[in-house]
Amino acid sequence: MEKATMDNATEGLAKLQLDVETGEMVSKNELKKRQQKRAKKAAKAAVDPTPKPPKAAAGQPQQLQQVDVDAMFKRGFLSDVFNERPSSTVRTRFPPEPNGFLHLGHAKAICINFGFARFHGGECILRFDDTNPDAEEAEFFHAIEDIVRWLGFKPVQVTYSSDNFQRLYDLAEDLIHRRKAYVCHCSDVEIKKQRGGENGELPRYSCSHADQDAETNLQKFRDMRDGKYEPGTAVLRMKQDILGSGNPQMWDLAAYRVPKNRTPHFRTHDKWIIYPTYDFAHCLCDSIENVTHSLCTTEFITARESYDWLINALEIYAPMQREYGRLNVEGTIMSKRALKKLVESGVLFAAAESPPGAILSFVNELGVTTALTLIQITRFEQSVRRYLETSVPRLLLVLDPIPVVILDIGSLEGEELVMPLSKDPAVGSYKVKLTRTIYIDRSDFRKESHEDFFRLSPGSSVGLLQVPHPIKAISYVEDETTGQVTEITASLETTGQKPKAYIHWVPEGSLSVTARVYKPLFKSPNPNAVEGGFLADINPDSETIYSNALVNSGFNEVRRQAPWPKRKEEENVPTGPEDVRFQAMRVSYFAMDKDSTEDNIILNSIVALKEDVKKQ
Ligand SMILES: Nc1ncnc2c1ncn2[C@@H]1O[C@H](COP(=O)(O)OP(=O)(O)OP(=O)(O)O)[C@@H](O)[C@H]1O
Ligand SMILES: NC(=O)CC[C@H](N)C(=O)O
Repeated sequence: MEKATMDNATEGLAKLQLDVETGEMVSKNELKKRQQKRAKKAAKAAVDPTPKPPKAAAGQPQQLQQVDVDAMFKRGFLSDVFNERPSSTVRTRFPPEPNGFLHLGHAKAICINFGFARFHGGECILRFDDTNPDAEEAEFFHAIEDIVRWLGFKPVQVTYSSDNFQRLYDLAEDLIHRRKAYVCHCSDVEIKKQRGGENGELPRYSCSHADQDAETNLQKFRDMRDGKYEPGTAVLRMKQDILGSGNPQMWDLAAYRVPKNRTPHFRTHDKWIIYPTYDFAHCLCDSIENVTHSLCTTEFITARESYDWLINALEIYAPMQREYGRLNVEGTIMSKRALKKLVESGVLFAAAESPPGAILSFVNELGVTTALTLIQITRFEQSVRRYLETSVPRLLLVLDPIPVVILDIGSLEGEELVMPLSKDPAVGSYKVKLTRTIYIDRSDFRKESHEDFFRLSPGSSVGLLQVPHPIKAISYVEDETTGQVTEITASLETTGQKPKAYIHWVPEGSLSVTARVYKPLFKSPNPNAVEGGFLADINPDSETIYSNALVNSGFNEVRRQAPWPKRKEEENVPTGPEDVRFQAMRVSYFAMDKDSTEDNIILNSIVALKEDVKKQ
């Protein structure tokens, strides 16, 4: 019967395609017919018809474009950066401040820094830029390091700017000896005036402390270190070129300060009262750690001059800083601190479930230049969807099940059906037994039939994926108070035409799971611009929990064979429950939640099967 299963009455699952407008699985011919009909209708209705690209329909089998994850290092900006300073010992660093959770922008920075080193046979350091005890916390170290490893990169070393605090202090004294730094006691207002006022409209002038002799500066700097100055009363400034340079980064920047709050540093505790600034510490840490290419975003272009100035002034090893364009994704949050707030307020429950390989391909797809990349979150989702489409197996999962009793199932009861895991036969298959009671999704049944509804309703029939005959609804039972359908009875349609549409189903005895389906977290494309801040823009319906969802027994096979996707570039990635990923046909892509237990499997949706058409 296994072969006979695919008789004339139904189409094999592998041949069916998703109609994105109705969510039904239909034959290729049927889909074509529907699309032509819709195109005609649209052409008629449209005053200004915008032609759609003919292949726009998602759900069409798409070949996974094998993205060359090294493409961004082979040509363009990053290749130019290497050629400007070719090296057989490339050393880069990814230098996050440990003040929140990483986002897609950091994923780009990680891919660039770690990828650049890997591509050139070099190494990359993960450096926690922990020079501001007021803003930083130890809890983020692990979260940040995990993300780097999850993306498949191994830091050659994990360092902390604070490891170098003594070295940096000594270099500051050295700078004073070289008469290139002075201790200044001016107020912020005064310093601003020296720099030409609020808008730089006034003539700039030198600070009165700039001419202090080295001994005085040294004594004062040591007094700063020893706590003899109150916060805000003394700052070590670099003696750059406040009069001659047009670059504000050269206007005698601060090198060391006495922070207002005496927050103990989480690593050096109360050892230091003074802390180095970014402008002082970053380039020196790069130099101390023998970084060859210091890659950062374009906001730091003007800082390149002060970076080089300080290295030169101290006559130490000089790394090369170059700047690439930031990635901004609209419709999401791109700030570590804001993500921290979201997690604290309990709004952000699930970590991103997208596979790391999809993120790497996405960064590569966008490419790296010096220009800002501004995209919509939907573009990222599309990229993830494309990646998952051909790389994870397919199963049948019913979110909101209603039982359907097939009255005349007869000898088909207990029939073993072969369910392919993928369109690609090489991926394999699993078996399920057809039962007299099966479950379909509530949304696939209507109490009244309608000419545009091709799923189940009294008197009309529908195909069940991979079942030899369609079923026709005979009657249904509803709850008297709620009107909700509680059971449907149906019969097999053993003669007659192939059904117009196919729906998913699961047999009796399927695994009960909790499925969490996510929609966009924010209502607007720019949550930060909303009155009241991004927290006011949260979509209250962004999570729907189906606690009685049913998934068929193929899930066990998918779990056994995890990780999905199986990809080369993810070889270094540790595997966990979230590597159990699959496409629930007609529903969504899912990954298993790490909090799942044997008694309570939790599934989180990764991305919908298609873009939300209503959003356009
Ligand atoms: N949106 C982005 N696109 C590309 N690179 C980014 C982006 N955001 C941060 N980076 C880079 O990641 C590295 C570490 O970032 P750092 O922790 O200092 O981030 P940040 O700019 O303070 O981020 P946030 O504002 O989210 O806290 C830096 O080199 C930074 O340039
Ligand atoms: N040069 C850089 O990459 C900057 C990193 C640094 N942590 C920052 O504050 O943004």
